[in-house]
Amino acid sequence: MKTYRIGICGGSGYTGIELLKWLTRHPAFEVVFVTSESQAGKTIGSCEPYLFAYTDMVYITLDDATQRTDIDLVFLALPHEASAKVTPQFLAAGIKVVDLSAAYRIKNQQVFEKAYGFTHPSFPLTQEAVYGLPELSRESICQARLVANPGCYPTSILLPLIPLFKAGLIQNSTIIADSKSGFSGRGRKTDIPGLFSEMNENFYAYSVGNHRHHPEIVQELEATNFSPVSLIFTPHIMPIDRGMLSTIYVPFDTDPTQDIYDLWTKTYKDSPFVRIFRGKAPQIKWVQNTNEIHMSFTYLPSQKMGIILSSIDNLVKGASGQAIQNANLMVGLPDTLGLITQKGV
Ligand SMILES: NC(=O)C1=CN([C@@H]2O[C@H](COP(=O)(O)OP(=O)(O)OC[C@H]3O[C@@H](n4cnc5c(N)ncnc54)[C@H](OP(=O)(O)O)[C@@H]3O)[C@@H](O)[C@H]2O)C=CC1
Ligand SMILES: CC(=O)N[C@@H](CCC(=O)OP(=O)(O)O)C(=O)O
Repeated sequence: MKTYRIGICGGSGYTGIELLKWLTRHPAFEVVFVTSESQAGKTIGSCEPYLFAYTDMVYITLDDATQRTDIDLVFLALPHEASAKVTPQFLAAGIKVVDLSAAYRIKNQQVFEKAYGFTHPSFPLTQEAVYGLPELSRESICQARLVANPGCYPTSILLPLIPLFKAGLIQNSTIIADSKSGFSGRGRKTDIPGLFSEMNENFYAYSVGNHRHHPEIVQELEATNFSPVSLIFTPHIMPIDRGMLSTIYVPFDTDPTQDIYDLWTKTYKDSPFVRIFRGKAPQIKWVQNTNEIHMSFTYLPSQKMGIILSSIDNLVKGASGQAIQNANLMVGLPDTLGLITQKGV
């Protein structure tokens, strides 16, 4: 099998470390450099002793990484602004880019800059970036040189909803997505809300009514049926390391259960990471450390309300696992490579 040379920018953060862990099992990807500004010059072994495959590799700076032309593909596990700055340099060197940040997800510049609070230095590239949900956009990802890896909350909400929008099953109703994330979703930063005594045995909502993933989710839903979508999205944070559960309320006048299960089954018949449950509610423990999304549907006839549940691991299907799926497709490999065994798990 041909080997592809890979760079990782932001390899000292949670999603970068998750990439490193999964890539030790990947038969066709060889990591040739990893960046960290705070650890530059140190070995990965001295900072993360459990990453045995990279013990002697020395972290380099992002500036040095942008001078490298000896790689086929780079993963950017960086803050949004840093990704937006370096992406044009990698692309100009003929290197494919999978960006885990939100820098190229939102197609409207004003909407992006309002949500992210900085002036985008390379916004025109957003128009060519492919929004990377491999189960739904396989063909365009295969052709892409820049993939915007979706956010974790959007992944958990879009994969169950898009097939229903595409089929015209949902029209003109307000959808409520109530989502809960593990603490690693905040990144590996030290601040007061991240202290053990602040987060342990705590549970709270944040960015109520104005979370930056709202425009991302609405954009992708509207792209499926070309009409306005009304969404209320409330994220919460739980005192667990990793995992995410979204509870999505959708009004339906009549019971759509059979149609929804038929649509999901048809849409995802060739997608081994999508697992559909009937009569059982997905749990976070079932998906932790996997690249799977679990989903279920329940209809409440008295209230004329449907409840979709979906669970993912925010660091895997919500970030690094999905990024590896995208990278596989971009270089012409099966998206499951390095993420699934012959027995399907
Ligand atoms: N955590 C999650 O669940 C998810 C995160 N994402 C997105 O993925 C990206 C990475 O997230 P995550 O791994 O959680 O973040 P972390 O904060 O854990 O890691 C950030 C990484 O970027 C590096 N970095 C920080 N600032 C700069 C800078 N100015 N220039 C160069 N490198 C820098 C850090 O290295 P150092 O400090 O050593 O320089 C570190 O390696 C973000 O854009 C995030 O929004 C997407 C989906 C889910
Ligand atoms: C719990 C938590 O803080 N989560 C992060 C989202 C993580 C994610 O998906 O990030 P990107 O859009 O940056 O890729 C947040 O709410 O900002």
